[in-house]
Formats: sequence, structure tokens, C-alpha cells
Amino acid sequence: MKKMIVGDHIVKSFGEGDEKRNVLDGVSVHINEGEFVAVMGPSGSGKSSLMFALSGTDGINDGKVVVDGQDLSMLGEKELSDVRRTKMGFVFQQPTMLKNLNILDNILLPALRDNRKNTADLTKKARALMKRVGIEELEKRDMTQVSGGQLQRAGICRALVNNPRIIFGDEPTGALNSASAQEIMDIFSEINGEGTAVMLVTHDAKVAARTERIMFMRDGAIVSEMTLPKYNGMRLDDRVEKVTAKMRDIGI
Ligand SMILES: Nc1ncnc2c1ncn2[C@@H]1O[C@H](COP(=O)(O)OP(=O)(O)OP(=O)(O)O)[C@@H](O)[C@H]1O
Repeated sequence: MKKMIVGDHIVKSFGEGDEKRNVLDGVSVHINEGEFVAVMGPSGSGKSSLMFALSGTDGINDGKVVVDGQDLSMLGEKELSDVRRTKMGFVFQQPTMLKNLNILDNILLPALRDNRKNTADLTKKARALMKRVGIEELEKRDMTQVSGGQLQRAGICRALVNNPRIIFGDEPTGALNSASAQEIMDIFSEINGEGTAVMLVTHDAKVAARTERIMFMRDGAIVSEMTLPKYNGMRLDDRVEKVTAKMRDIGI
């Protein structure tokens, strides 16, 4: 399997002098093309920092991150932002959307910054995505007129509109009730089934149990990993039990 992203001895630190602390302490990790992975671990263990490092969102202090053979530290700001815009999509716990724009325009906003793309084509793509995730009726509403689950669906459309090769999700179901969370996970599974890699940071064993590889972090390091067969919609409870047993074993 081809590696899409490789992190090699990543060190990320905050603070100066005696206060200096490594939040990523020499982490080596990879994500394969089309893979579905989760990162779990206690609060403050470095999960989001790892995601920000692997996506080139944040610089690192040592080690390197290579995306499709390109060492991110060798790229200028413009090239780095091109890599992020063309290859990556981002979904957060609370989608940040502008209040004065409707849902459709919010979905289109980041993509339209890339003026090489045609607005009509992008709009068509955005509408197709909205239909697919079941929010096609909502394009004229603003973010205060939709539910949390609908807003997150819009966030996923926004992340997908540029056809990324990987979606990074930082607690994408964290603000949702459990039924909406599972529906959002159905969408991630579908996207992944079409070949897009997905990396989710989550506290929720039910979310992680949908993926095929889980990395467990503690104190800025990956302390354990488990793999699961691709989820086929069956026996989620058994998978969740395996994940929680592993968490108990390693004490997180
Ligand atoms: N900008 C920053 N300045 C200083 N410390 C930071 C900064 N960003 C993160 N940290 C610290 O780095 C550590 C790791 O944070 P990170 O957000 O990666 O953890 P996490 O595992 O994602 O936590 P959570 O599950 O609570 O989101 C934490 O101790 C956090 O306080």
C-alpha cells in the first residue's frame, strides 16, 4: 500500500527555556492512500497537534512531514497552502461558517479562493454533495437556521468540494448526539469507500471502531496501535468492545 503522508520523528514544542514542553515527542507515523484511521488518547496527549503537523497546518520543531513525496519544510507558504487546498479537506467539531452567507455560499467559499476553478462547476459539485448528504433543501438557509448535524454535513461538503485525497476530522462528531454522530460516520465511511483517506481525532470508541487503524497517544507519543478489518456495517458493538478493551489494557 502506498504511503500518502509520512511523519518522521516529529517534534512539536511550546514554551521557552524551563517552560519548554514537547507536545509531540519524536512521533513517527504514516497514512496510506485511501486509509481510514483514528487517533485516540487522553485530553492533551497531542492528537490535534499531530493532525496539525501532518496536514502542514502548523510548523514543527524537528523531524519531517512528507506528503506525496514532498517534504513540507521545503515548501514556501504559497506552495504549502496549495498542497493543503488541493489535497486536503478539514472538518472540525463546530464548522466555522460565516453568518452573513447562506449554507451553499459557505460551502463554496474556500474553493472559490482558487480562482482557477469555475464557479458554475463548483456550484454544481457543491449541490451534488449537499444532495448526497441530505441537505439539498437547505442551501439558502444560514448557519443559525440548521441543526448541528445539518451544519456538520455542510462542513463535510465544504471539505469535499475540492476533491481532496484526505479528509482530516478533529472531533467531527463531538458536538452531535449519538444518532447524528453515527449518520456522520456513515458519510465518512462512504467517502472512504470511494478512495479518499480519512483521519479522525476522537474520544469516542464508537467513532474509532468504524475505522481500520487506531493510533493511541499519550504524552506526545503513539503508545499503541490496533488494526481492524474494513467496517461492513455489521457488528459495530463487537468492534467497540475491542477498542474499549484495548484502551483499558493500555490505560487510557
Ligand atoms: N498554542 C499552544 N500553546 C501552548 N500549548 C499548546 C498550544 N496548543 C496546544 N498546546 C498544548 O499541547 C498539548 C497537546 O494539545 P493537543 O490539542 O494536541 O491535545 P489533544 O490530545 O488534541 O487534546 P484534546 O483531546 O483535549 O483536544 C496540550 O497540553 C496543550 O495544552
